[in-house]
Amino acid sequence: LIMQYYIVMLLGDSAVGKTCVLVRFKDGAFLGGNFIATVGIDFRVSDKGYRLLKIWDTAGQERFRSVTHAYYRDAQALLLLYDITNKPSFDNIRAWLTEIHDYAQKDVVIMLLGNKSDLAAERVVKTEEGEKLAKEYGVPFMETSAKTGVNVELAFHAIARELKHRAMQQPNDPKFHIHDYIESQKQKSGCCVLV
Ligand SMILES: Nc1nc2c(ncn2[C@@H]2O[C@H](COP(=O)(O)OP(=O)(O)OP(=O)(O)O)[C@@H](O)[C@H]2O)c(=O)[nH]1
Repeated sequence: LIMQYYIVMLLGDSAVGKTCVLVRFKDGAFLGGNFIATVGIDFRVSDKGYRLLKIWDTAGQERFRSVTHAYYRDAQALLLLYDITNKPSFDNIRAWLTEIHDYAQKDVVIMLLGNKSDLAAERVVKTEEGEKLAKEYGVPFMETSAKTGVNVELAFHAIARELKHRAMQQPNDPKFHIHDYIESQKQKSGCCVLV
């Protein structure tokens, strides 16, 4: 039996919540308190599900970009995050997608996540804006909260299913539609949805 790892990378501006999303997925907890920026790249392994996901948490800060670029081509999937309370982090998504185009594998699975959906009062990026941008680039989208856990597990789950289907698909198997899967599973963000 060959143990196959899938490498998933978390990308996006500094402080959008990449480390917190990963900790929520891995440990089911919220990393509150002081913000500690990731330096370079951090590796974690999750044994959830049928295949192992190796998750690489990257630093959002500009000064670490040249370090993280070197790892893009090894990733099978990329979770690209912005913060719904931070407009520049959303505006930078186009630049991130350009970097992905330049450095990642051509068939990499990309998912766009609007994080911090629990902060409704501070929201500056509408859900529809995220949906529109994702549609333009043909990538699946959902809003997440590392604090409440909304859609965090689903994001990794959908990625894992997509990668599994790609690896194991036989010619006559029904195709896996990641967009439809997410639409059918995702929870609307809001005050009272706690997972
Ligand atoms: N309310 C709320 N706060 C969050 C959420 N996710 C992250 N935060 C907070 O946002 C700050 C930044 O989170 P990190 O996960 O460290 O951000 P990062 O994207 O990993 O940052 P870099 O390592 O610099 O790239 C921390 O203070 C977190 O507690 C969320 O879903 N909701």
